Amino acid sequence: MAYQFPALTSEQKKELSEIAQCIVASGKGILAADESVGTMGSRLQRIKVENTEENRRQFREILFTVDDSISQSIGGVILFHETLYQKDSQGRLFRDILKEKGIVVGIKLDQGGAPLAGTNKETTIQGLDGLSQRCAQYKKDGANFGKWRAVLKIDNQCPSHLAIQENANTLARYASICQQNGLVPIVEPEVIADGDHDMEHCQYVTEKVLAAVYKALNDHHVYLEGTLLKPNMVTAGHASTKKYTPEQVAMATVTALYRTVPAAVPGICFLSGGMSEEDATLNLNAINLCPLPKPWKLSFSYGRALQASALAAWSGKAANKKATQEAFMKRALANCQAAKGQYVHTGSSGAASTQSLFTACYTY
Ligand SMILES: O=P(O)(O)OC[C@@]1(O)O[C@H](CO)[C@@H](O)[C@@H]1O
Repeated sequence: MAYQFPALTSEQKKELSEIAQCIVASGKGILAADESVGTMGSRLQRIKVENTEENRRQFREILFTVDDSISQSIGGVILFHETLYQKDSQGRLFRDILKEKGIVVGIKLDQGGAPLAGTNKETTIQGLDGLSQRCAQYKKDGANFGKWRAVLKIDNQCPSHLAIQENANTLARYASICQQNGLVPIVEPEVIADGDHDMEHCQYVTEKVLAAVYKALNDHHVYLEGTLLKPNMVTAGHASTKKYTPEQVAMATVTALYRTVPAAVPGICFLSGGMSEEDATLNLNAINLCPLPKPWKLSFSYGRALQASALAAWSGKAANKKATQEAFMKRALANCQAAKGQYVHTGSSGAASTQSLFTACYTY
């Protein structure tokens, strides 16, 4: 046994657990603004805006320069490499603007999928080579947490034992490297919503995946108090004909988490996975009201479900800045309330907020 060789000092542990707790302090969640250049391209294409570095910068400037009260709802923002080094029109680095608001800066660390030969088109995620050096540099450049998204799918023979084990081990290795460099790892094993499976099937798979992830994190001596989990909610597949209420989704989701995620994990921040903005908020609210034990903060780390209305309001025009910021603030506040189980749907959501944001085989 390796207990004589502690992975982290008590000072390192303290720093990591303080960062994690700060991100998910009461009602706070994460804005996932870490879309890669390609993913941002498909978002911009929908609003007929060209995918240039300047257009990506302009949209993010509008989000990050929103009123300071945003820090009541957003505890962390995940950035893509390019964005970490971008500035607003006055020449201030985005990361400094976020820090001044009391928001923790995070960085996407995974580098895309690679096929697992001999499986039904399953993948593992690349990016471990040189990861320690990248983490050390990002820490110097102001990042305090990282993100790594692994993708598991429900299909014929999927997820396979190999895909579950390989992705769990890779996530654990990434988490260990992050912690060695002072970054809180967001561990994201996403069971994607592609398919016509029912919610029970998704729950079964989600439990298997999470159990493997926590076994691997333990094997790699990862300090759980200094991590955050970013899972899918347990829902039916996008093509399923069965419909479930937010309360049913909440019960299945919290049951899966309660069976597999240790209480030492400070926060679970769900991804939105193509749900509409409103569904993502209603489900999160129901999760926080679910009458099961919930030893962790249950919050959000939404990409699409925090930005879809804002993107539609912006449409690439500087004149729409105010409307864009209002749309973003509205979703952030709604999710802040949902993270406390206090969201009340008023029926006044705009059209964009109830539109499905699903994309088949979502890759980055
Ligand atoms: O599912 P959502 O909430 O839109 O995005 C979740 C997410 O993990 O997936 C994207 C790709 O890595 C990121 O932009 C984001 O962090």
